[in-house]
Formats: sequence, C-alpha cells, structure tokens
Amino acid sequence: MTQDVTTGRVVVLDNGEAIARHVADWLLDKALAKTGAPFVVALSGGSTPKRLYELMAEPAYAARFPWANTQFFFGDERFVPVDDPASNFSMVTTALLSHVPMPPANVHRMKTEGAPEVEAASYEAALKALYGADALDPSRPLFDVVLLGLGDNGHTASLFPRQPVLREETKWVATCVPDDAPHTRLTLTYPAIQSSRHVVFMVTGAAKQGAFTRVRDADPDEPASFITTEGDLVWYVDPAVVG
Ligand SMILES: O=C1O[C@H](COP(=O)(O)O)[C@@H](O)[C@H](O)[C@H]1O
Repeated sequence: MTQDVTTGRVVVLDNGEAIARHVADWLLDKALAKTGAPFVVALSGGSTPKRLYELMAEPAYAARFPWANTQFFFGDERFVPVDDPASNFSMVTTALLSHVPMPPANVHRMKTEGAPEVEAASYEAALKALYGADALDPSRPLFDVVLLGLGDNGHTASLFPRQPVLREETKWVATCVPDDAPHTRLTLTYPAIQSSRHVVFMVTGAAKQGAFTRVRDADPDEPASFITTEGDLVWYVDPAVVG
C-alpha cells in the first residue's frame, strides 16, 4: 500500500522482516547500478536496519554486493566505546561487517576516542575528503543513500527534539546532547542528509505511531519533519506505525 504524506512517500509493508528484505533488494540494485564512482551510504542504527544488515550478510546476497565500490559512513553514533553494546558501529559490525569482504578502509565509523567536537570535525573532514569539496553542490549529492530510523520521541539519526543541532546550517557533522536519551551523540546534520540521492526511513512498531503521525502532520517539534533530500524520500513502515 502506498499513500501520500507531507514528507516523502509512505510504503506500508507487512512487518519489519518484509521491510528489511525489500530495502536489501533495492539497495543491491542501486549499488550494482553505480559505476564509475563509489556507492556512498550512510548507515542507521536501530532494530529494523539491524535485520537489513543481517540479510546483507547472507552468503547469496554478499556474493553479489559490490563491497569494494561501496563506502559506508554512519548517520549517527552514541559517544560510547567502540565495543559498547550501545554503539551503532558495534551493531553493524556484528550484524554485517564481520561477515562480508568489505575493505576496512571503506568503512568510516564515527570515532569516540577524542572529545566529541573534535571527533565530529574529524568525521566531517573525512566526508569532505571523499566528496572532494568543502561546499555541498545540490547537483552532486554527497550520499547515494541515507538510511534513517525514527525514535519514539521523534528523533532521527541523532537529531533530537529541542537541540541546537537542529539549527545547524554549516557543519555536516555535529554533536548532540539529548535531554531525554542517554549518551552524547555525533550526528549528520540536516544539510548533510539533504545532500543525498535517496533517503530511506525504516520504521516499525506501535511505539512509533505517535511520532510518525506527528511527522506526517508536519509537526515543527519533530526533527524528522525537516528531513529533505535532493532526490527521493521514502518511508517504509509496518501497519502498526500507520495505525
Ligand atoms: O538512537 C538511535 O535511534 C534511532 C531509532 O532507532 P530504533 O531502534 O528506535 O528504530 C536510530 O535511527 C539511530 O540511528 C540510533 O542512534
């Protein structure tokens, strides 16, 4: 089922498994179609993306995916040690990276060893090095795909309600200290996410219904209401999300 909403297109699939399988197939097609330049993806944390990563690690899928031509960045990270269970990098490593022949140099984790502001600046420098410029050109998006989730409280990546990072117009990567969730965060900012060919939200479960409804109604207090892209934006949700 597809329906129009304020922000992007909404596709309702049966459950998280169906969403993960659909996005895995779609991502493989996009990756194989990208030739002559790296396929650049910003990965999300979260439970539904985790199943996507597990599917990508399956041998039949992994054998077809162009790992060497792909660059993985992260949309956000909790400022915890790299092996902490709360680390998005740790989750992606366990679900995917430890099973596939991805060149380590193609995986760009958000580091948490130094001060948060220093690590945010360092990550932005890595993105700029890949992009080959310090200014984003709308005709040449930074990311092929940005994967995103939606928190119960309306956050996406680590763009949390009421936080100064929501007003960031210059930086590509910034810190965020949520007042209603644990851990300082590093996150892509709105301008960096906007510099994309595709934004894909994966959202499941009744707990997300309230936040999703508010985003659909363009509630200005929901950070996800302001996600934009130079390309197309799709919300993959299950029936519990739309209610
Ligand atoms: O904190 C985070 O949560 C969001 C949503 O995760 P979910 O498990 O509730 O779907 C996620 O998109 C983000 O990457 C993560 O750091």
